Amino acid sequence: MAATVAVENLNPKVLKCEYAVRGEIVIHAQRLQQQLLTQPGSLPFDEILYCNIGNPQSLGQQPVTFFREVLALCDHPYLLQREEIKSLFSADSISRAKQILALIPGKATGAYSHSQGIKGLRDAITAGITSRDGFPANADDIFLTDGASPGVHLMMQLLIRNENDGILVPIPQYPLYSASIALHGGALVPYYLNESTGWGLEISDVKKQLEDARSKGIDVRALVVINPGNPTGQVLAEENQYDIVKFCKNEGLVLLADEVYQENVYVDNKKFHSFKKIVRSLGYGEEDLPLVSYQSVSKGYYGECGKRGGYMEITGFSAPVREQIYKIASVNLCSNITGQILASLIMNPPKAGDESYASYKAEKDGIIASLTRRAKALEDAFNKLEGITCNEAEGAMYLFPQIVLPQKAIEAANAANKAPDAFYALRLLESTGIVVVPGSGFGQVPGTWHFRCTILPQEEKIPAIISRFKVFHEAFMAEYRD
Ligand SMILES: Cc1ncc(COP(=O)(O)O)c(CN[C@@H]2CONC2=O)c1O
Repeated sequence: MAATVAVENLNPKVLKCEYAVRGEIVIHAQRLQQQLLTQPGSLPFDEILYCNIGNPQSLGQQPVTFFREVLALCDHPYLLQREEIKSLFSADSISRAKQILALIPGKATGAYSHSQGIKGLRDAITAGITSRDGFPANADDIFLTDGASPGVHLMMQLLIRNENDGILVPIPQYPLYSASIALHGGALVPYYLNESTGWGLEISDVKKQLEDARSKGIDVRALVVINPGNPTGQVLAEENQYDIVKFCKNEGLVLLADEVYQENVYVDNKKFHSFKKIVRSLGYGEEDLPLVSYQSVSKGYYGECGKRGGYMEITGFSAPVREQIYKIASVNLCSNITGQILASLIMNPPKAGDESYASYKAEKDGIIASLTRRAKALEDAFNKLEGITCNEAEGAMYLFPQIVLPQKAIEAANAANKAPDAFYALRLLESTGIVVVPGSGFGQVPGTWHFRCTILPQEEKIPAIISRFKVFHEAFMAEYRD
């Protein structure tokens, strides 16, 4: 009997789900990459430059030595018995590996752990949170996850009962949120970030969207904030964060604080403040506001996307609700142990006086300084191009320039049945090999067009990217000038 599975009879929530970061432009880029291999010289460029995804190590960024030394020793504890490791590993990575293994039952890094993750590693993470915020954290509030993504899905699964349950999401947003809300059958309630004020969040706008959704019978459950922002790169002003917390408390909303870029701040006039710190600074306790804070090993200066580590810190939920969260986490048994160890390391890196501190700090500062330079170089280059305006990347890993396209280009896009920014991104790819993500994949004010470009290609490649981009853009605008 022929297979009865067809697109027509799949879960409609899956069909509704979109994830542009690895969408049509990237799929086309992969086809062109294959063509470069099989037919060298057949395209007007000799390599594909993936500026679509925040994946630093795929573009040459080196992992932090201390973290990798500890992971290697934890993964093969036999090494710790060999004298020769003292000539290969730093004394503090050896001692840290021994400390971590002692926290793992039976030192078995191949065993399932507690559903929330290894208790000793959660203790280390809470020590790091306490040191970062100046307010205590509790290991029982930590759920270690395979990157932040599963933690986001878990909360959407917990909160969304049906299509009348809404989640307030910033527009532009990282499409994990729109995809997860669609997969769980909820309603995305948009609130627009203000591009003219550097992607600021106006509480009055959020309130208007909330009231509008409620007037349509939507039960708005939570508010998502991404700080620093993806794709927009803004770092929220501390005052704005106080307003957001008070708003969520007054409106009875769960605050979902996506803070995976907390170590990616490039400007001196902004500083990362966790929403946990803001909530506690307002004197709010466990009874006042349900808050979920997300962290990941994928970003920062570590960029360990493939290790799939991260956590969500849940506070302000009742014991019966926490039991439900624990139950859902238990269905997946546990997150991977390497990711758990790495999550504890990024929250407790070498300190002054440790043998590895100087080399660790040099690596960390070097990466952040380079990201800062790359962000500025690309931002300045985009702002010199006709019809393009680009806000400063205060943080995160992206630039999100707005492009004003000639009417003829918009008509050509419509004729090709593509969004204008997708049409532009496809032409950019076919002319230069540069892969960006159209703004329509993140959401934008209707009638405006953007694209997202990462700041991640290695520094020596940035001038070539800029010059290739400039040549393409000038030719494109000339071709379609009204
Ligand atoms: C804001 C935000 N939250 C969560 C995640 C999920 O990360 P992990 O599951 O790896 O922890 C990402 C990944 N950033 C995507 C991936 O690369 N480019 C992006 O825009 C992100 O940008």
